[in-house]
Order: sequence, then C-alpha cells, then structure tokens
Amino acid sequence: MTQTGAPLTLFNSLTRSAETFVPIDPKMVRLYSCGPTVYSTAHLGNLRAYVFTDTLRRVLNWKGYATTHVINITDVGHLTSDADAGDDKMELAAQKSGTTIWDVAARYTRLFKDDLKALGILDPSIWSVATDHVQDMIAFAQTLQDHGATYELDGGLYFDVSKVPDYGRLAGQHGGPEIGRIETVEGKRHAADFAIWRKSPAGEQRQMEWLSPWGPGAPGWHLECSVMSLKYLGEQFDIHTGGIDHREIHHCNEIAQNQAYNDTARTGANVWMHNNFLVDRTGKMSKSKGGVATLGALVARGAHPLAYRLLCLGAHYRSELEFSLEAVAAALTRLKRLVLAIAALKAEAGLDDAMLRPAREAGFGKGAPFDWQRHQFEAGLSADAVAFVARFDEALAGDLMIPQALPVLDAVIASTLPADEKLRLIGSFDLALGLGLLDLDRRDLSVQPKDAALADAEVEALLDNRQAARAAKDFAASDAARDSLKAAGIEIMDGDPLRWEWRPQLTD
Ligand SMILES: Nc1ncnc2c1ncn2[C@@H]1O[C@H](COP(=O)(O)OP(=O)(O)OP(=O)(O)O)[C@@H](O)[C@H]1O
Ligand SMILES: [Zn+2]
Repeated sequence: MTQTGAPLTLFNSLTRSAETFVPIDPKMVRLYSCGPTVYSTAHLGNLRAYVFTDTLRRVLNWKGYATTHVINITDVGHLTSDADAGDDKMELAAQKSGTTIWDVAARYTRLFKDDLKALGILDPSIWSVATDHVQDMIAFAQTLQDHGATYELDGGLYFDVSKVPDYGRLAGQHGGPEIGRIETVEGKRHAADFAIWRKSPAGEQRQMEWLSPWGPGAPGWHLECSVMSLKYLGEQFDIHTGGIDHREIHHCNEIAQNQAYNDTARTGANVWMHNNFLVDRTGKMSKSKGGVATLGALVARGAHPLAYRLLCLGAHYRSELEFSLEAVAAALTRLKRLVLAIAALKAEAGLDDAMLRPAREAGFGKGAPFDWQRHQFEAGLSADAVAFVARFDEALAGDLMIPQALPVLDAVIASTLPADEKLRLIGSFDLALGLGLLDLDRRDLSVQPKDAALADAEVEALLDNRQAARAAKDFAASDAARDSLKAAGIEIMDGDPLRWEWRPQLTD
C-alpha cells in the first residue's frame, strides 16, 4: 500500500531539521525504540516515551505504511550512571529486594506491559529481551575488536570513539572524542570511550554473567540496542526512537558501534527521533529522585489511564510537558466531555457493532497499515467530512502535530455533519489517537479511588434515597444525602445518565 494524504515530515535529531520521510522499503517501515530498564515500576515520564512511539507507529500505519516495530527490554547492562560507571541497575534492584535479577525483570516487564495496555499502546511486532541476545552481542563485540575499534583494560573491553568519524554528531557536539565526559576508569584513552563488555572482578561471580573471549562478564548497555536492531531490522533501518536523554550518550554510542561494525559512516537509522521530558517542578521526572509518579498511583486517585494518554497527546512530543495532578484532572474532564458527546452521537445515529469492528481489529495487527479500517470508516463520506480528514491528516503529517489534530476532532463534533458521519470520522481519527473513543463508556471513566469509603452498591442506594426524598419534596433529606455522598468523594450529576461519579483526588 502506498502512503496517503499529505507528505509525512519528521524531525530528525541527526540533522536537526524536519525532513520529508522517505522509507527505505515503502512496503515495510522499520522502527526501533529503546525500551525500558526493568528494575522498577515505570514512571509517567518513561510512559510518555512509549505514548510517543505508539503515536509515531499509529501515524505511520494511518498513513498507509506497514511497520515492523521492535522494542527491547533491558534486563542487563544499564548502569546507574550514564558516564559509564556505577552498578548495574538490575543487580542493585535484586540486591535491595532480596530476589534474583530474573524475578525482578519478570515482575517489572509484566507491570510495564500492563501499563502500556492500559494506555492503549499497541504491542510492537517484536519485544526483544537483552539477555536473550548475549551470544549475538559477544559476536558483535568480537567484530568490533577485529575492526580495531576496541581495546582491553582490566575492567573490560572498551570502545575507542576516535575510531569512527564525527563521534557525537547526534548530540550536536562536533568536538571529537574528548567531549564532555568525566574520566572515571583508569587507562581509558578518551573520556567518551565506553565499556562494551564488563569483566566480572577476579574471584567474584556475578548473578548474571556469561563467558566471553574477554573472560566472564556482562555486556554493556549500548551494545544491546545496536545488536538487536541489526538482528531484526538490518544494517540501516528507517527510524530509531528514545527519550531526549538518549540523544547525548546512548544513541551516540550506538551509532559509533554501528559504524565500526559496518565499516561505514552510516549511522544505522536514517531518522533519529527523541521525545522531550515529562517534568515536574523539580525537573525531569526520574526514578532516581524517589517519590515518583506512576500510572498506578494516578488510577488509585481516580484517574483513568487514558486521561494520561490524552494529557501526553495534548503536548507536541518535542516539547517539555509539565506534570501536575491538576493537568491530569483537566485531561480527564476533556476525555469525559468527548465521551459524553460521542454517547449522544451514538444515541442519535445508532452505532452498530459492525462499525466498532474495524477499530477493534486494528489492535490485532502488529504493525499492519490501517487501510482497511480507514476504508470501513471513511467509505462514502461527504465532501465536507472528507475535508475534516484532510485537516486531521495534515496535522499528523507535520511531525506528528497531535495538539493541532485534537481540535479537528472537536470541530467534527461541533459541526453540522450528520451523527453517522461524525462517528465515522471519530473512528478513523482514533486509529491514530489510540484513545478508544468509540468503545469508551462514561462509566469506564468514573474510576473509584482506591481508598474510597463507599462501594458502588451503597452509592446507588444513597442515590435512590435521595431520589425518593426529592420526590417527596423533603429537600433537607435530599441535601443531606448529597452531602454525605460528597464527603465520600462522590459527585452527583443531575441530568447525566450516569447520575454520579467518583471525584478523582487529583490535587496536590
Ligand atoms: N522524564 C522523562 N520524560 C520522558 N521520557 C523519559 C523520562 N525519563 C526517561 N524517559 C525515557 O523513558 C525510556 C525508558 O527509560 P529507562 O527505563 O531506561 O529509564 P531510566 O533511565 O531507568 O529512568 P530514569 O531516567 O528515571 O532513571 C527512555 O526512552 C528514556 O529516555
Ligand atoms: Zn537503546
């Protein structure tokens, strides 16, 4: 299938400019996203990174491209300091929890995937787990050594960044191998050199270690992404993504390894894309700071996970997004308004299951283009409706400008189009937005806070009492019922078919 609509432009961190996207193979766009280090629960900042990659992949599919998307799971090698020092994050977490690294990895991988599901993030074509690829990594490191790009120290096998052209170009640092790094290891030739194989200290056996030509040890973190992207996507693929922190070191090192491995100046991916940070008042949200906001914590306060997705979609991926509970509350209200409006449209037009099918089926394909689904929604639309599709498409095509696509959705709802056409447009748009708009019920969004004092049935009983009191014109009793519900965190919504909802505890 060929690309539809406006030409897609994407901002390439490598050239620091927005470029028209030209796939290497128009039949299959190859995409790699640096995955999580599974040593603790992902925080909302980490999840922003995957809302971004999911949006990218959905937009590619929406525009008619099939994708092969790889996300890795880092269960070895990521050190506590980016400056190639400190402990392995996984080892440290296992020590702290008194379990094995494998248990830690299994637990947090599962929790991570649960979070992605709750956020409407589609499964990648391939989840690649670092520890499944250690033999590939050893072979890759051996080739780097054969190509003269490494040197051995007591602590491990090091990559010599002076052996590749223009090291650090991605970070915008054209200073060569001496750029801004602290010398932390005795004998390193350049500050930016990094370990691709970390030898186990003599006389010590690590929980996770493998035999290698350089002795027992474990691979470096940067190595895994080069190896797994090469294995599944080839020497040069289309797009590589990660958070903006990866632009400075991790991706520079991946590029250097790819170049040394292939003996070329090519970087491994044509387009390198980076999402900006989720920040709070103290700066970048990060696990190391403690007291971290997780999706589970938001839900415990009564927010629906998709409210967080909508919050992310409301900011362009290259802008910082400031996190606050108030912002989540506002996104939740925005989502509720959308869902209420859509419920009214469904009541007006009658939404049959046949219309929902394409939206649901879109989730099964691990990267298939959305042509068929879009055709189901868009076939036979009026010229006025098609004009909305063009506006929406243009926003997506301009470097994934979702904040400009969302108002097109609002405009559709406010328009004079017939309800059936509005629903079709919403169904089509939502393939790219991933908010589950046609499926969501207002009831789904009324999430019960974890420490809620009342159960659903008790709320219903109190509401019935109140209704009876009102019918008997006993306004004191009716007000008392309202007040006791309010004290329990429940808002009564007269005139709303749902009648009531939990008031999310979304203030600091
Ligand atoms: N505050 C943030 N906002 C957006 N993306 C982030 C943020 N923090 C990390 N990321 C991204 O999340 C993804 C997963 O990162 P990873 O699991 O390795 O996190 P981490 O480095 O252990 O987390 P932390 O930085 O909190 O210690 C990466 O692409 C990373 O760039
Ligand atoms: Zn990576």
